[in-house]
Amino acid sequence: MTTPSRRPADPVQEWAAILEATPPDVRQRVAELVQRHRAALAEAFYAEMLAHPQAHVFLDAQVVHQRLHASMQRWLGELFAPRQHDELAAIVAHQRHVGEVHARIQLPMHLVARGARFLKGRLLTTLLQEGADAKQAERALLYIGDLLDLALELMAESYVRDTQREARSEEAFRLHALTQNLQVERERQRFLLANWGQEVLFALHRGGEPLVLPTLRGSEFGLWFMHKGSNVFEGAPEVDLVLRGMERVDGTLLPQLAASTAGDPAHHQALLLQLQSELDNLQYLVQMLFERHVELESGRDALTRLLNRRFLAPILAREIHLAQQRRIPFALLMLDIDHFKQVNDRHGHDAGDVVLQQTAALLLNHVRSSDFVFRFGGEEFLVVLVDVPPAQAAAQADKLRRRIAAHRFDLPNGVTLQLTASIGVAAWNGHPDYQYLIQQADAALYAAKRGGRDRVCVADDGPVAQAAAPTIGA
Ligand SMILES: Nc1nc2c(ncn2[C@@H]2O[C@H](COP(=O)(O)OP(=O)(O)OP(=O)(O)O)[C@@H](O)[C@H]2O)c(=O)[nH]1
Repeated sequence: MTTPSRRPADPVQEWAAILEATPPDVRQRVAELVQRHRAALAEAFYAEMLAHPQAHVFLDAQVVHQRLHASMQRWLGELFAPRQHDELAAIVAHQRHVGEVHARIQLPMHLVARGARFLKGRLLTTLLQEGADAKQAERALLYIGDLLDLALELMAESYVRDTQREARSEEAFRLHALTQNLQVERERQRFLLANWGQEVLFALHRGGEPLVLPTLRGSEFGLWFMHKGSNVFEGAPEVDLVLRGMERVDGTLLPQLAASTAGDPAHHQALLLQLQSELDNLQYLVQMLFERHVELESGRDALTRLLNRRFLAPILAREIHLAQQRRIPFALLMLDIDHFKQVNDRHGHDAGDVVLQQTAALLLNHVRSSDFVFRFGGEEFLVVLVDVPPAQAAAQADKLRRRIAAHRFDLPNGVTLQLTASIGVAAWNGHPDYQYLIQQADAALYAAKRGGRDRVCVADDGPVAQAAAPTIGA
């Protein structure tokens, strides 16, 4: 490789080092070559990818033709175009963004690596065909290899980070479905924790040689916390505190207690009090965890009880998977209450909250139980209509709009209000990235607002190539 052996850690510096290590005429030649052949390279790249049985699942010939082809050409052009140092940070950020897109569409990383390998080979062949001498071809190949490898490294970095995050969300979703009622779970775990405390006391009382005390980690509570609780509440500061508390109890306190039974009774008593205090502390932490996270972490919005954004990614990824595999269409509706700010301003924040709650109830009552209703944020709602053809999605959106317009919102101050909502509709159109579909629905909502509100607009499924993130192999 042309990069120095002691590589700087900053990818911008690494990018710059690759450029500096390559003679300008070689860079220029590669830039021109890529510019001239990028359409053919993209063509060959996707022909190769579509022939691959695994890639086939992620790529649809029509989507490739309509969108990805242009994205790939742009990406290639940008990668090898002559660059100033101050442009490199943006290029690095862009490669990371591509990795995030790959993670969202769950494109396996080995396919991306395969795509890059294919491109390297193609570029070398083209270079030789164009009459580059062996020495020049060697320099150019090193340069191409280094840049593609670095781009791939950056993509892989964000891919892994995002995939892990999504996997955690999916797992939490699964646990959510498993545990269902966190209130009940909370009582159960508090009971199990207290129960373990009793078991320790019984074991101390029973005695025995050697004295074996049940560990907290091996208790039913401990097992639940390690395998489920810490996952469900991931990110909360209490999780670490509980884990450290468990370690203290099992690692230090229990052995001290076991050793103290035959020793100084006052010392033994002090250790028992310490155990009680650790237990109280753990009970408190568990209570806090459930209280603080019962709403958010269970995936429900506290005010409306609708789904919050937490499960948006796994739910949309699953719908896209179903649409790709079984051709089951779905659509997104982005709904926003019109002039909602005025409700807050004229009738108070509590009245605004009530309007949001009543809107949520209206939506839930007028979609099928298989559809998903999210509070997307503020006064914006996102509805996922499953198994629905595009025309029906727009009709369904209009039905919801009419329901809201006909509703009388009863406010806490006794006032009855009539309100309207605007809705943007985006039917799934083959794009593997759900963020793209959300953007489409959002743009349609914006059009509905601009068009005068109290209306439904359907996303204009025009050329997506400009909007979509350039992806390699996706
Ligand atoms: N009561 C209440 N208000 C909220 C909540 N979340 C966001 N808001 C308010 O929602 C309002 C949104 O106002 P804007 O984005 O200006 O939109 P709008 O007044 O609905 O106007 P258009 O969308 O353009 O029709 C802001 O005043 C927010 O403070 C909430 O949970 N409760």
